[in-house]
Amino acid sequence: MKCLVTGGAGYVGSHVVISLLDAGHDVVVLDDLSTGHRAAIPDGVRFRHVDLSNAQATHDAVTQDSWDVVFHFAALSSVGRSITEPFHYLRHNIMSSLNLIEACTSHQVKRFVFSSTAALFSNERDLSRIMDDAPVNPASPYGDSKFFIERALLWADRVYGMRTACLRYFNAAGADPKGRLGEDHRPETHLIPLAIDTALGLQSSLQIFGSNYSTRDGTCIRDYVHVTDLADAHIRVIDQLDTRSVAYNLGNGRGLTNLEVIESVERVSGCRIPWEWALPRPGDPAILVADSSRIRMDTGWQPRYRHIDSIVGTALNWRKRHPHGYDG
Ligand SMILES: NC(=O)c1ccc[n+]([C@@H]2O[C@H](COP(=O)([O-])OP(=O)(O)OC[C@H]3O[C@@H](n4cnc5c(N)ncnc54)[C@H](O)[C@@H]3O)[C@@H](O)[C@H]2O)c1
Ligand SMILES: O=c1ccn([C@@H]2O[C@H](COP(=O)(O)OP(=O)(O)O[C@H]3O[C@H](CO)[C@@H](O)[C@H](O)[C@H]3O)[C@@H](O)[C@H]2O)c(=O)[nH]1
Repeated sequence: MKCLVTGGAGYVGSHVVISLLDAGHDVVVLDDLSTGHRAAIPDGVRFRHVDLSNAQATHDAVTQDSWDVVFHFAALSSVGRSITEPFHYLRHNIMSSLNLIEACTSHQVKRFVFSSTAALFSNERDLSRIMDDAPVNPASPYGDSKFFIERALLWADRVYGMRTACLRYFNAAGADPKGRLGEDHRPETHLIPLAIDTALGLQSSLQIFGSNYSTRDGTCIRDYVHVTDLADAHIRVIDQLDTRSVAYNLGNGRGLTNLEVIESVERVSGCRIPWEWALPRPGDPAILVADSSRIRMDTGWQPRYRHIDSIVGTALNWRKRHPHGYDG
Protein backbone atom coordinates (compact mmCIF):
# COMPACT_ATOMS: atom_id res chain seq x y z
CA MET A 1 0.00 0.00 0.00
CA LYS A 2 1.03 3.58 -0.55
CA CYS A 3 1.25 5.27 2.86
CA LEU A 4 1.68 8.90 3.88
CA VAL A 5 3.03 9.21 7.44
CA THR A 6 2.94 12.58 9.21
CA GLY A 7 5.32 12.79 12.16
CA GLY A 8 7.28 9.84 10.74
CA ALA A 9 10.56 11.34 12.03
CA GLY A 10 9.29 11.13 15.63
CA TYR A 11 9.40 8.35 18.17
CA VAL A 12 6.22 6.35 17.48
CA GLY A 13 5.94 7.42 13.83
CA SER A 14 9.45 6.22 12.92
CA HIS A 15 8.76 2.80 14.47
CA VAL A 16 5.57 2.52 12.42
CA VAL A 17 7.47 3.59 9.28
CA ILE A 18 10.00 0.80 9.75
CA SER A 19 7.24 -1.75 10.40
CA LEU A 20 5.40 -0.62 7.26
CA LEU A 21 8.63 -1.02 5.25
CA ASP A 22 9.26 -4.44 6.81
CA ALA A 23 5.72 -5.41 5.70
CA GLY A 24 6.48 -4.32 2.13
CA HIS A 25 4.52 -1.05 1.99
CA ASP A 26 5.59 2.11 0.19
CA VAL A 27 6.09 5.06 2.59
CA VAL A 28 6.41 8.83 2.31
CA VAL A 29 7.18 10.81 5.50
CA LEU A 30 5.86 14.31 6.06
CA ASP A 31 7.44 16.09 9.04
CA ASP A 32 8.63 19.56 10.09
CA LEU A 33 11.43 18.05 12.25
CA SER A 34 10.34 20.24 15.19
CA THR A 35 10.75 17.33 17.61
CA GLY A 36 11.63 14.53 15.20
CA HIS A 37 14.97 13.57 13.63
CA ARG A 38 15.99 13.25 9.98
CA ALA A 39 18.21 10.34 11.03
CA ALA A 40 15.15 8.41 12.25
CA ILE A 41 13.85 8.16 8.69
CA PRO A 42 15.35 5.12 6.99
CA ASP A 43 17.46 5.60 3.86
CA GLY A 44 15.41 5.40 0.70
CA VAL A 45 12.17 6.66 2.28
CA ARG A 46 10.94 9.82 0.59
CA PHE A 47 10.77 12.79 2.96
CA ARG A 48 8.77 16.02 2.64
CA HIS A 49 9.71 18.83 5.04
CA VAL A 50 6.28 20.34 5.68
CA ASP A 51 4.71 22.09 8.66
CA LEU A 52 1.07 20.96 8.89
CA SER A 53 0.17 24.31 10.44
CA ASN A 54 0.61 25.68 6.91
CA ALA A 55 -2.68 24.79 5.19
CA GLN A 56 -1.47 25.39 1.63
CA ALA A 57 1.77 23.45 2.06
CA THR A 58 -0.20 20.59 3.64
CA HIS A 59 -2.72 20.57 0.80
CA ASP A 60 0.07 20.58 -1.80
CA ALA A 61 1.91 17.71 -0.11
CA VAL A 62 -1.21 15.56 0.26
CA THR A 63 -2.45 16.14 -3.29
CA GLN A 64 0.93 15.42 -4.91
CA ASP A 65 0.16 11.72 -4.94
CA SER A 66 -2.62 9.26 -4.14
CA TRP A 67 -2.59 7.38 -0.83
CA ASP A 68 -4.12 4.09 0.26
CA VAL A 69 -3.76 5.16 3.85
CA VAL A 70 -2.64 8.25 5.77
CA PHE A 71 -1.13 7.84 9.26
CA HIS A 72 -1.18 10.97 11.41
CA PHE A 73 1.37 11.11 14.25
CA ALA A 74 2.47 14.75 14.04
CA ALA A 75 1.56 16.61 17.23
CA LEU A 76 2.84 18.24 20.37
CA SER A 77 2.53 15.45 22.89
CA SER A 78 3.68 16.39 26.38
CA VAL A 79 0.82 16.28 28.89
CA GLY A 80 2.68 18.49 31.41
CA ARG A 81 3.71 21.19 28.92
CA SER A 82 0.16 21.42 27.61
CA ILE A 83 -0.88 22.74 31.03
CA THR A 84 1.70 25.53 30.93
CA GLU A 85 1.00 26.38 27.26
CA PRO A 86 -2.68 25.40 26.80
CA PHE A 87 -3.54 27.58 23.81
CA HIS A 88 -0.33 26.78 21.97
CA TYR A 89 -1.11 23.08 22.37
CA LEU A 90 -4.76 23.40 21.40
CA ARG A 91 -3.99 25.60 18.39
CA HIS A 92 -1.08 23.53 17.14
CA ASN A 93 -2.69 20.12 17.42
CA ILE A 94 -6.16 21.13 16.29
CA MET A 95 -5.21 23.46 13.42
CA SER A 96 -2.53 21.22 11.95
CA SER A 97 -4.85 18.21 12.13
CA LEU A 98 -7.75 20.10 10.55
CA ASN A 99 -5.45 21.19 7.71
CA LEU A 100 -4.46 17.58 7.13
CA ILE A 101 -7.96 16.13 7.47
CA GLU A 102 -9.42 18.71 5.10
CA ALA A 103 -6.69 18.05 2.53
CA CYS A 104 -7.31 14.30 2.84
CA THR A 105 -11.08 14.52 2.43
CA SER A 106 -10.77 16.86 -0.56
CA HIS A 107 -8.28 14.41 -2.11
CA GLN A 108 -10.63 11.42 -1.55
CA VAL A 109 -8.32 9.64 0.90
CA LYS A 110 -10.30 6.61 2.07
CA ARG A 111 -8.33 5.41 5.13
CA PHE A 112 -6.88 7.52 7.94
CA VAL A 113 -5.18 6.30 11.13
CA PHE A 114 -4.84 8.79 13.98
CA SER A 115 -2.59 8.77 17.08
CA SER A 116 -5.02 9.42 19.86
CA THR A 117 -4.29 8.94 23.53
CA ALA A 118 -5.16 7.60 26.95
CA ALA A 119 -5.17 11.26 28.01
CA LEU A 120 -8.79 11.32 26.78
CA PHE A 121 -9.58 9.67 30.09
CA SER A 122 -8.95 10.76 33.65
CA ASN A 123 -9.14 8.04 36.19
CA GLU A 124 -8.63 9.08 39.78
CA ARG A 125 -9.47 6.00 41.84
CA ASP A 126 -10.89 3.22 39.73
CA LEU A 127 -8.40 0.40 39.18
CA SER A 128 -10.46 -1.28 36.47
CA ARG A 129 -9.20 -1.15 32.91
CA ILE A 130 -10.52 1.55 30.60
CA MET A 131 -12.74 0.33 27.76
CA ASP A 132 -12.89 2.00 24.34
CA ASP A 133 -16.35 3.41 25.13
CA ALA A 134 -15.51 4.76 28.60
CA PRO A 135 -16.61 8.36 29.19
CA VAL A 136 -14.15 10.89 27.80
CA ASN A 137 -12.98 13.49 30.32
CA PRO A 138 -9.54 14.90 29.48
CA ALA A 139 -7.48 16.28 32.38
CA SER A 140 -5.21 18.34 30.11
CA PRO A 141 -5.40 20.62 27.06
CA TYR A 142 -3.36 17.96 25.26
CA GLY A 143 -6.08 15.36 25.90
CA ASP A 144 -8.75 17.82 24.84
CA SER A 145 -6.93 18.61 21.59
CA LYS A 146 -6.95 14.89 20.75
CA PHE A 147 -10.63 14.58 21.62
CA PHE A 148 -11.45 17.46 19.28
CA ILE A 149 -9.55 15.72 16.47
CA GLU A 150 -11.42 12.46 17.11
CA ARG A 151 -14.66 14.44 16.71
CA ALA A 152 -13.41 16.05 13.48
CA LEU A 153 -12.64 12.57 12.15
CA LEU A 154 -16.17 11.47 12.97
CA TRP A 155 -17.42 14.19 10.60
CA ALA A 156 -14.83 13.26 7.99
CA ASP A 157 -16.42 9.80 8.01
CA ARG A 158 -20.06 10.92 8.08
CA VAL A 159 -19.75 13.66 5.48
CA TYR A 160 -16.94 12.41 3.21
CA GLY A 161 -16.82 8.66 3.83
CA MET A 162 -13.17 8.74 5.01
CA ARG A 163 -12.84 5.68 7.27
CA THR A 164 -10.79 6.47 10.35
CA ALA A 165 -9.06 4.56 13.16
CA CYS A 166 -8.45 6.46 16.39
CA LEU A 167 -5.79 4.51 18.25
CA ARG A 168 -5.62 5.62 21.86
CA TYR A 169 -2.14 4.61 22.92
CA PHE A 170 -1.49 4.31 26.60
CA ASN A 171 2.21 4.88 27.40
CA ALA A 172 4.42 4.09 24.42
CA ALA A 173 7.80 2.75 25.54
CA GLY A 174 10.79 0.70 24.42
CA ALA A 175 12.76 0.75 21.18
CA ASP A 176 13.07 -1.23 17.97
CA PRO A 177 14.25 -4.71 19.06
CA LYS A 178 16.71 -4.76 16.15
CA GLY A 179 18.31 -1.55 17.50
CA ARG A 180 17.55 0.54 14.42
CA LEU A 181 15.50 3.22 16.24
CA GLY A 182 14.86 4.56 19.73
CA GLU A 183 13.32 7.35 21.78
CA ASP A 184 14.98 10.78 21.56
CA HIS A 185 12.76 13.63 22.77
CA ARG A 186 14.47 16.94 23.56
CA PRO A 187 13.96 17.80 26.27
CA GLU A 188 12.96 14.31 27.38
CA THR A 189 9.91 14.34 29.63
CA HIS A 190 8.97 10.64 29.75
CA LEU A 191 9.59 8.50 32.79
CA ILE A 192 11.31 5.45 31.27
CA PRO A 193 13.96 7.25 29.16
CA LEU A 194 14.67 9.61 32.07
CA ALA A 195 15.05 6.69 34.48
CA ILE A 196 17.39 5.00 32.00
CA ASP A 197 19.49 8.15 31.63
CA THR A 198 19.75 8.38 35.42
CA ALA A 199 20.78 4.72 35.65
CA LEU A 200 23.45 5.28 32.98
CA GLY A 201 24.74 8.42 34.75
CA LEU A 202 23.69 10.68 31.86
CA GLN A 203 21.72 12.74 34.39
CA SER A 204 22.28 12.95 38.12
CA SER A 205 18.84 12.35 39.62
CA LEU A 206 15.22 11.65 38.77
CA GLN A 207 12.20 13.45 40.17
CA ILE A 208 9.02 11.53 40.96
CA PHE A 209 5.97 13.76 40.57
CA GLY A 210 3.52 13.21 43.44
CA SER A 211 3.45 10.80 46.38
CA ASN A 212 -0.16 11.07 47.46
CA TYR A 213 -2.25 9.54 44.70
CA SER A 214 -4.85 6.90 45.63
CA THR A 215 -2.68 4.03 44.42
CA ARG A 216 -0.77 1.17 46.10
CA ASP A 217 2.39 3.26 46.72
CA GLY A 218 1.02 6.80 46.25
CA THR A 219 2.51 7.33 42.76
CA CYS A 220 0.66 7.38 39.43
CA ILE A 221 -0.13 4.17 37.59
CA ARG A 222 0.41 3.86 33.84
CA ASP A 223 0.11 1.08 31.25
CA TYR A 224 3.34 0.77 29.22
CA VAL A 225 3.05 -0.73 25.74
CA HIS A 226 5.99 -1.50 23.48
CA VAL A 227 6.32 0.84 20.51
CA THR A 228 6.80 -2.11 18.12
CA ASP A 229 3.56 -3.66 19.41
CA LEU A 230 1.88 -0.33 18.70
CA ALA A 231 3.34 -0.40 15.19
CA ASP A 232 1.90 -3.88 14.66
CA ALA A 233 -1.55 -2.61 15.70
CA HIS A 234 -1.34 0.16 13.07
CA ILE A 235 -0.78 -2.37 10.33
CA ARG A 236 -3.50 -4.73 11.53
CA VAL A 237 -6.06 -1.96 11.76
CA ILE A 238 -5.81 -1.01 8.07
CA ASP A 239 -8.11 -3.90 7.04
CA GLN A 240 -10.79 -2.75 9.50
CA LEU A 241 -11.10 0.46 7.51
CA ASP A 242 -12.50 -1.27 4.42
CA THR A 243 -15.99 -1.03 5.87
CA ARG A 244 -16.11 1.21 8.93
CA SER A 245 -14.38 3.60 11.31
CA VAL A 246 -13.03 2.36 14.63
CA ALA A 247 -11.57 3.59 17.94
CA TYR A 248 -9.39 1.31 20.04
CA ASN A 249 -7.59 1.59 23.38
CA LEU A 250 -4.08 0.18 23.06
CA GLY A 251 -2.17 -1.01 26.09
CA ASN A 252 -0.85 -4.10 27.84
CA GLY A 253 -3.67 -4.05 30.39
CA ARG A 254 -1.24 -4.00 33.29
CA GLY A 255 -0.72 -0.92 35.44
CA LEU A 256 2.64 -0.05 37.00
CA THR A 257 3.31 2.67 39.54
CA ASN A 258 6.12 5.13 38.88
CA LEU A 259 8.17 3.47 41.64
CA GLU A 260 7.66 0.04 40.03
CA VAL A 261 9.02 1.47 36.78
CA ILE A 262 12.13 2.66 38.61
CA GLU A 263 12.56 -0.82 40.12
CA SER A 264 12.33 -2.36 36.65
CA VAL A 265 14.98 -0.03 35.22
CA GLU A 266 17.23 -0.81 38.23
CA ARG A 267 16.70 -4.56 37.71
CA VAL A 268 17.38 -4.50 33.99
CA SER A 269 20.33 -2.08 34.10
CA GLY A 270 21.87 -3.41 37.30
CA CYS A 271 22.35 0.24 38.41
CA ARG A 272 20.81 2.13 41.32
CA ILE A 273 18.71 5.15 40.38
CA PRO A 274 18.96 8.20 42.66
CA TRP A 275 15.51 9.82 42.81
CA GLU A 276 13.63 12.41 44.88
CA TRP A 277 10.02 13.38 45.47
CA ALA A 278 8.64 16.39 43.60
CA LEU A 279 5.24 18.07 43.48
CA PRO A 280 2.51 16.34 41.45
CA ARG A 281 2.53 17.34 37.79
CA PRO A 282 -0.71 19.17 36.90
CA GLY A 283 -2.76 17.32 34.29
CA ASP A 284 -1.69 13.83 35.41
CA PRO A 285 -4.59 11.44 36.07
CA ALA A 286 -3.80 8.96 38.87
CA ILE A 287 -4.45 5.74 36.96
CA LEU A 288 -4.55 4.90 33.25
CA VAL A 289 -4.76 1.22 32.33
CA ALA A 290 -6.21 -0.01 29.02
CA ASP A 291 -8.77 -2.65 28.23
CA SER A 292 -7.66 -3.60 24.72
CA SER A 293 -9.97 -6.58 24.29
CA ARG A 294 -11.82 -5.02 21.36
CA ILE A 295 -8.79 -4.58 19.10
CA ARG A 296 -7.60 -8.04 20.09
CA MET A 297 -10.94 -9.53 19.11
CA ASP A 298 -11.29 -7.58 15.86
CA THR A 299 -7.72 -7.86 14.55
CA GLY A 300 -5.98 -10.62 16.52
CA TRP A 301 -3.52 -8.06 17.92
CA GLN A 302 -1.47 -9.39 20.84
CA PRO A 303 1.33 -7.42 22.48
CA ARG A 304 4.57 -9.43 22.27
CA TYR A 305 6.28 -7.41 24.99
CA ARG A 306 4.11 -8.12 28.03
CA HIS A 307 6.57 -7.66 30.88
CA ILE A 308 7.92 -4.21 31.74
CA ASP A 309 11.49 -5.56 31.95
CA SER A 310 11.40 -6.68 28.33
CA ILE A 311 10.14 -3.24 27.26
CA VAL A 312 12.78 -1.44 29.34
CA GLY A 313 15.46 -3.81 27.99
CA THR A 314 14.97 -2.69 24.39
CA ALA A 315 15.02 1.01 25.41
CA LEU A 316 18.16 0.50 27.48
CA ASN A 317 19.96 -1.29 24.64
CA TRP A 318 19.32 1.58 22.26
CA ARG A 319 20.30 4.28 24.75
CA LYS A 320 23.55 2.50 25.65
CA ARG A 321 24.50 2.51 21.97
CA HIS A 322 23.20 6.07 21.41
CA PRO A 323 23.87 8.13 24.55
CA HIS A 324 23.49 11.27 22.42
CA GLY A 325 20.37 9.97 20.70
CA TYR A 326 20.27 10.42 16.94
CA ASP A 327 23.34 12.69 17.14
CA GLY A 328 25.56 9.69 17.65
N1 LIG B 1 4.68 8.73 23.18
C1 LIG B 1 3.57 8.33 23.78
O1 LIG B 1 3.59 7.68 24.84
C2 LIG B 1 2.23 8.64 23.18
C3 LIG B 1 1.08 8.16 23.80
C4 LIG B 1 -0.17 8.47 23.28
C5 LIG B 1 -0.27 9.18 22.09
N2 LIG B 1 0.87 9.64 21.50
C6 LIG B 1 0.73 10.38 20.25
O2 LIG B 1 1.52 9.74 19.27
C7 LIG B 1 2.05 10.69 18.35
C8 LIG B 1 3.56 10.54 18.30
O3 LIG B 1 4.11 10.77 19.59
P1 LIG B 1 5.69 10.72 19.75
O4 LIG B 1 5.97 10.37 21.16
O5 LIG B 1 6.27 9.91 18.66
O6 LIG B 1 6.07 12.26 19.55
P2 LIG B 1 7.30 12.88 18.77
O7 LIG B 1 7.42 14.28 19.23
O8 LIG B 1 8.49 12.01 18.89
O9 LIG B 1 6.83 12.85 17.25
C9 LIG B 1 6.00 13.84 16.69
C10 LIG B 1 6.52 14.11 15.27
O10 LIG B 1 5.64 15.05 14.64
C11 LIG B 1 6.41 16.10 14.04
N3 LIG B 1 5.55 17.29 14.04
C12 LIG B 1 5.03 17.92 15.12
N4 LIG B 1 4.29 18.97 14.70
C13 LIG B 1 4.33 18.97 13.34
C14 LIG B 1 3.75 19.79 12.34
N5 LIG B 1 2.99 20.85 12.64
N6 LIG B 1 3.99 19.51 11.04
C15 LIG B 1 4.76 18.45 10.72
N7 LIG B 1 5.34 17.64 11.62
C16 LIG B 1 5.13 17.90 12.92
C17 LIG B 1 7.66 16.21 14.91
O11 LIG B 1 8.75 16.81 14.26
C18 LIG B 1 7.91 14.74 15.26
O12 LIG B 1 8.70 14.13 14.27
C19 LIG B 1 1.59 12.05 18.86
O13 LIG B 1 0.43 12.41 18.15
C20 LIG B 1 1.26 11.80 20.32
O14 LIG B 1 0.29 12.70 20.79
C21 LIG B 1 2.11 9.38 22.01
O1 LIG C 1 10.52 12.95 35.35
C1 LIG C 1 9.42 12.40 35.44
C2 LIG C 1 8.60 12.10 34.31
C3 LIG C 1 7.39 11.50 34.52
N1 LIG C 1 6.96 11.18 35.76
C4 LIG C 1 5.66 10.53 35.97
O2 LIG C 1 5.65 9.33 35.23
C5 LIG C 1 4.34 9.05 34.76
C6 LIG C 1 4.39 8.88 33.25
O3 LIG C 1 4.74 10.14 32.69
P1 LIG C 1 5.26 10.31 31.18
O4 LIG C 1 6.28 9.28 30.87
O5 LIG C 1 5.63 11.74 31.00
O6 LIG C 1 3.97 9.94 30.31
P2 LIG C 1 2.51 10.53 30.40
O7 LIG C 1 2.48 11.88 30.99
O8 LIG C 1 1.64 9.49 31.02
O9 LIG C 1 2.15 10.75 28.87
C7 LIG C 1 2.45 9.79 27.86
O10 LIG C 1 1.39 8.89 27.79
C8 LIG C 1 0.15 9.51 27.46
C9 LIG C 1 -0.90 8.42 27.46
O11 LIG C 1 -1.04 7.91 28.78
C10 LIG C 1 0.30 10.16 26.09
O12 LIG C 1 -0.89 10.74 25.67
C11 LIG C 1 1.38 11.20 26.09
O13 LIG C 1 1.55 11.75 24.80
C12 LIG C 1 2.65 10.55 26.53
O14 LIG C 1 3.65 11.56 26.69
C13 LIG C 1 3.47 10.23 35.21
O15 LIG C 1 2.87 9.91 36.42
C14 LIG C 1 4.49 11.34 35.46
O16 LIG C 1 4.09 12.27 36.43
C15 LIG C 1 7.75 11.46 36.87
O17 LIG C 1 7.36 11.19 38.00
N2 LIG C 1 8.96 12.06 36.67
